[in-house]
Amino acid sequence: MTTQKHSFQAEVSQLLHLVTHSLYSNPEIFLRELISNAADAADKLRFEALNDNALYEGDGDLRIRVSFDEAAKTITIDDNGIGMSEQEAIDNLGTIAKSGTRDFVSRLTGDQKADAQLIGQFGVGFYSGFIVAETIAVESRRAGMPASEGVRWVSNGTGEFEVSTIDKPQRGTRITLHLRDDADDFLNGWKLKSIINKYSDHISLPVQMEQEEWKEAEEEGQPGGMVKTGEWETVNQASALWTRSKKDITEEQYIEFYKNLSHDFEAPLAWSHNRVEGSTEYTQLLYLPAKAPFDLFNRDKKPGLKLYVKRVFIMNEADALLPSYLRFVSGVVDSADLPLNVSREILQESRDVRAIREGNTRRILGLLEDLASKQRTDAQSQEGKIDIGTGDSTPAPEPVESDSITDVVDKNATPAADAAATFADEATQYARFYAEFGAVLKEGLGEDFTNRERIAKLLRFASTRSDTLSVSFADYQSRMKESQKAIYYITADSLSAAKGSPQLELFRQKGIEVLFLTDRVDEWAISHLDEFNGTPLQSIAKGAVDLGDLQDEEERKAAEEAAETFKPVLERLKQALADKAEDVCVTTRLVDSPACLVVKDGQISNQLARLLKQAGQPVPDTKPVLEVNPAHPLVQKLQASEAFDDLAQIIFDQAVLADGGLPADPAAYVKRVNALLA
Ligand SMILES: Nc1ncnc2c1ncn2[C@@H]1O[C@H](COP(=O)(O)OP(=O)(O)OP(=O)(O)O)[C@@H](O)[C@H]1O
Repeated sequence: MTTQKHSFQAEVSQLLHLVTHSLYSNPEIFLRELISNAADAADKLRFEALNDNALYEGDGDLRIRVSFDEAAKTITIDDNGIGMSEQEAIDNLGTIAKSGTRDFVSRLTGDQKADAQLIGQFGVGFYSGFIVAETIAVESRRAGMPASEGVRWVSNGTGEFEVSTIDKPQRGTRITLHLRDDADDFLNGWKLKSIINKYSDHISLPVQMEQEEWKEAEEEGQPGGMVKTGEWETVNQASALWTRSKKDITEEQYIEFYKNLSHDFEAPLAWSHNRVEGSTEYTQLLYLPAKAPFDLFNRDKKPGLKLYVKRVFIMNEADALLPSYLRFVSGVVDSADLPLNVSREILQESRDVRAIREGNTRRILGLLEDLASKQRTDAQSQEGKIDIGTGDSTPAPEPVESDSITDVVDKNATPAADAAATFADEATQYARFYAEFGAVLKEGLGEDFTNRERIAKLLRFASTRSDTLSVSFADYQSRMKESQKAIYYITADSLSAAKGSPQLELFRQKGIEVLFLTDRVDEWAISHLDEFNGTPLQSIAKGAVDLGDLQDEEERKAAEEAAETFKPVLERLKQALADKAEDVCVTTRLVDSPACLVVKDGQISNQLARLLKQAGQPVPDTKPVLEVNPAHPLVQKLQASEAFDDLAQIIFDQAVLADGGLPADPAAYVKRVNALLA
């Protein structure tokens, strides 16, 4: 028998180091991860066997067997699923295939605590075996391959693994963990059984252990002990969790199922479990995670939805079942109508899939509305009130078509701690969700025309009234001045940049609230929303500000007069700045600053132009409008100044700086300012 040595991919070594050094806090999860892999392997076999029944090799009773050997100090997990060929074992167990995961691992800091937290975001799968094992041996044979083409893979988790060819008559994978000395306590039937019950109860496959019974000692005076009978018994419920009735499922079981599904170490924030009947029949069990995965902003990231058809696993990451802006959702959809041989291509076109996708979307939006309605607003927490919604507590619309939803359970995963803690938790759940996933949800404004209003109601912003992401459009509307005609907002790179925008001055003076849109996606997203509940949305850095009746007649007149007397200066400014500014005009929005930049209605903001430029995207070649404040001393100085042109350039460049940009020629700007200061 020849044995080949292979090195782990560098990132795997890094991950393994972390697993063996940092993941001690909850060592028993290794069993969940390995059983979950075995169940996936069974799912894959069932799927492939749909087209080739011979793959069952006469043994269609799929099961997972967990055994232990006290003398040899081993635990074995044996499945008769799809198995692995030699090359698959080398690839799957020696490298990290997903490039997103690879990037993630290469970002690990070496700080064990921080890394262990991070690692919870994607789970370590197979490698979690090394939490308890000093050596792992994997023996596998792929379904359909001859017995002589089995593979044995062995590693002690440091740098290298060995691979050899073996005879393996039985299809599937057998993983033997040679336990470290400090993991001896897992060599106990009762303990293993209770871990399986805790973590793997709902796996649709039977998980079996060898029966044990009490035997008195043969010699008198000696203690008796548990002995194995040679019979296998199923120790889990072995029925897919989502097919059970909600009343038979505990909160812990829902949470454990989620952890199995997503490999997340944290409990989900909330979930929704429904059987949908009507023209399209399916069961949906959808979870909202508590933490964003590391690759959330990768637009190619697929939602963690598994598709089953009549309980047969069909595919992971079924992206046709959810719109991209809900890609953070994970869970299971089990359809009663789709054909078993459904492919990704067919999925894109199926009417049933469209109905499921719409049903999933409605359900998630409903769940979010529910969380949002429990969210304490700033005002409420100050007043000590808790139970009022934030204006978005309109009940979720009933599902359209002839679908009726029965057996519904929507659940917020609140720890079963004391009532006060649970209550506080509920009141902050939506804020927690929004901090993690708000930026993704916003993409829905541009993607999902049908649900645009529901999504808009779920958005939260900071504003001139609140530094936290807590102001909904409805909150804003409820505080609008009587004659105010628009919802005002400003886009900026950050909260501090937004707060410092000169364009806010007039609004501050008049006590008009302005929303701060500081996510990269905001400007694009908001461009798909012209109005909210009949009130138009207006950027205060675009077009003319027309505060309508909020500006009194006198102010308007004074501005017009100032513009008139200021005309000659404006003309000179226009000339001096001809290559930089589209136009120069007298402002209606500044109070304390000399000047600011605005763009014309319909043009992209300077901030978005900068973002696009940074991303190497083409940017429309437009120039901003410079608005000047004739009441400002610096601007008044212009008229008589001998250095008119320099001063004009400085005023323009300062407006660029206040807008979050950089002067086109920073050195020239510094020179001019220094000349003035000298
Ligand atoms: N019992 C098994 N039978 C067949 N293949 C397996 C088994 N266990 C692991 N594998 C293969 O090894 C791969 C790596 O497993 P691992 O648990 O590390 O990651 P994963 O399951 O792909 O990802 P994640 O755990 O993040 O979902 C699996 O994708 C699968 O192809």
